[in-house]
Amino acid sequence: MKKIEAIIRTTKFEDVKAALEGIGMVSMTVTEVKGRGQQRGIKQQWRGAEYMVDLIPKTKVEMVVEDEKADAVISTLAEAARTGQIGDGKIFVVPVERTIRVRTGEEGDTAL
Ligand SMILES: Nc1ncnc2c1ncn2[C@@H]1O[C@H](COP(=O)(O)OP(=O)(O)OP(=O)(O)O)[C@@H](O)[C@H]1O
Repeated sequence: MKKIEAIIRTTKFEDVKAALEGIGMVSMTVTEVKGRGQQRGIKQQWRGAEYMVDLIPKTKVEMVVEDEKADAVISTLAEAARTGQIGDGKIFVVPVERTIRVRTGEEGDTAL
């Protein structure tokens, strides 16, 4: 099992959710976050003065999926989140040791 953690543009979230639903992936945790990448934020102008916005609001989508579904989720997510501009985001893939469904105590893929 893999946890796919994607930090994407907030404006792309609805597209990403619809694309994932399109391949049957509906379970997710979504968090509004702030972050920065290699660009270290963005320059903005206000009343003629330039200033740096260091931490930019983003949306984090976390999904735990069966190993064999991970590649499809990653490519669907990346395609839907992409604008081609700096700041499109990152996807991290992490191995998951255990998954337990609280209601039944089931473990493993059937607990997803
Ligand atoms: N190495 C990292 N570790 C943790 N979070 C990261 C890392 N890199 C990026 N992020 C998160 O991903 C968000 C999006 O990153 P972003 O797309 O701005 O990366 P970039 O490298 O600056 O830009 P780009 O890849 O488009 O040139 C960041 O705001 C931050 O929340």
